[in-house]
Amino acid sequence: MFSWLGSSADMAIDLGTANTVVYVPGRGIVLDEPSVVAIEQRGDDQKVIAAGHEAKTMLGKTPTKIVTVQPLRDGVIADFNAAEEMIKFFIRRVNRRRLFGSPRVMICVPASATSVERRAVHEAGLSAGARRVYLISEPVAGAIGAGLPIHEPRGSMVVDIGGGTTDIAVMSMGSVIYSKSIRTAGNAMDEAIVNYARFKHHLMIGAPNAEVVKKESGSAVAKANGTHVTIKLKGRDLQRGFPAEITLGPHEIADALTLPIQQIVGGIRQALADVPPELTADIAESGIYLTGGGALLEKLDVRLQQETGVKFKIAEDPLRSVVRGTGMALERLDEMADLLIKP
Ligand SMILES: Nc1ncnc2c1ncn2[C@@H]1O[C@H](COP(=O)(O)OP(=O)(O)OP(=O)(O)O)[C@@H](O)[C@H]1O
Repeated sequence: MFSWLGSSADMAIDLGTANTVVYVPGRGIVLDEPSVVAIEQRGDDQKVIAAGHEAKTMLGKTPTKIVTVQPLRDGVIADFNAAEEMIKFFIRRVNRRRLFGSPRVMICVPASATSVERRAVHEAGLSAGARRVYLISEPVAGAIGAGLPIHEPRGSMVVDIGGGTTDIAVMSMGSVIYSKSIRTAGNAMDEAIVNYARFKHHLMIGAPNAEVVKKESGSAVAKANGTHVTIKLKGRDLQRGFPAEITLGPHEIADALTLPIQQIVGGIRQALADVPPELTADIAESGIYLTGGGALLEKLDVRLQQETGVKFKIAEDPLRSVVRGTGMALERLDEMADLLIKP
């Protein structure tokens, strides 16, 4: 009786630049929404009127007293108040009918988040009502979520390609041996497509349109001959000012993505050069695991393999490996203690 009045659920939060995903041990993924919040100014007060999908549909369309904010940039909190309000909103939604206690929350942060950035996440969690807030680095969570043998005496490497950051980590015997993040990931790919359309075809397209093209027709290597990609532009031809549509050749999206992919390759090469050779040998044998939404770019694994000479494997359900791993770390706190990071 009254089970719906139970105590608040502990939860794992992947607070991403693009999406926030919440996992509750025993229940799985309970929320997956865009990291957007809509705030209304009421006199001197501010009130959150929507978050997630609902707030995203309001982007750019609100009257002046309402602002829509994306509180994270490059994987870290750029607007503290908005982030806190968004976390509060999501925690409340997950715990809607649970009245007692406050939850323990595990939140993942980019591998190279500074102590100021980590503290901002920690404090946002506490002021959103959490009893304890634990932090874990994104690629470590990705490795746990992908089921890698990180407690064994062998090197495991993960590259987590999100919206704002690509996080790279090497782990062995339950500890992080190397970790780094670079601020080039999915958003930079969208911008690269925008720039390519502009400079090569004099077409102005928006980043959201570029993202759709990337997901639906993008490829990290040239498409087979004869495969053409039609980009329907909602922007305009820069020379004539008209709405326009172009057809791209089979190699063009891969060409457009060269710069961000090379930056990711640079980060991977650096990691391979910086870890002890015994671990590099293990990594070469088992392959490098890709997690994060960027891992879904068609043939990215093939291109990374061509560029680095090491084989790549895409984790199962890469968009969710980080939040699953964050949840597993929360469920097995004692075993994972050495992998957590301090605020
Ligand atoms: N099918 C796809 N092909 C290419 N890219 C994709 C695909 N699906 C999603 N993405 C990209 O994945 C990115 C979002 O991934 P994810 O949700 O892992 O990031 P995030 O956690 O929000 O960001 P960050 O970790 O940087 O904070 C976006 O840039 C999105 O465009």
